[in-house]
Amino acid sequence: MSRTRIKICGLTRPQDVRAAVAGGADAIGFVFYPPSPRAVSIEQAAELVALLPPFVVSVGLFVNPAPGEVEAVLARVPLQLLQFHGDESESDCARHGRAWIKAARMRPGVDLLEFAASYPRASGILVDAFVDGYGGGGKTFDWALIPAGFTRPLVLSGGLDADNVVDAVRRIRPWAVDVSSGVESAKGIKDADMIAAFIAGVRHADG
Ligand SMILES: O=C(O)c1ccccc1NCC(=O)[C@H](O)[C@H](O)COP(=O)(O)O
Repeated sequence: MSRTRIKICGLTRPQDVRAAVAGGADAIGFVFYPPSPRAVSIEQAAELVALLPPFVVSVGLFVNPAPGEVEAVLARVPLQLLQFHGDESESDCARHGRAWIKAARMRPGVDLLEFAASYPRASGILVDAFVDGYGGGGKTFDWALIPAGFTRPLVLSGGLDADNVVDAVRRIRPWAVDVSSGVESAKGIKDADMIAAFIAGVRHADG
């Protein structure tokens, strides 16, 4: 059984990037959505991404980006993976010459199979709670909304923390887990001990 990959999202400080990398994160997410308290500027992101060693994936997160917005970031920030967390179409996501994942904001009535089928070129599907502000809400959703036998690489997200991630991994066996609020002392301020506890939980669940 392959180990569950771990994405830590919404980093804004060098010390937090170092802590996430040291803790064993597989991917680090940077938010390019200005209304988010975790949003970073292009200059900030360039400095933070430069701290990443090989084999730690840099992820850029966008919500309904305006024309040219993604390209302006990519011109200065070497992002390896894009994450679209808004109402973007498949073509909106696929036009940037980078691998990308699409977030599904889960609530009763969402047909994840139908959703995923409308994003055939996505490298993976991230499932998150349906929260105000599109994401980063620190809320879980009903994991029973995830159909058994979902075959696309699934990134489980939404309200995860060290207390629930063991159960989440054991129940869902996602390709990856993603966390923001659950490893923070304040929005955008990560806590190294909380990161370590979260990652230890994932490793424990992987067995
Ligand atoms: O993190 C944000 O502030 C954010 C804002 C708008 C859209 C998406 C956002 N984050 C995307 C992520 O991938 C988060 O890690 C995900 O929503 C889970 O957040 P949390 O429930 O706080 O762990």
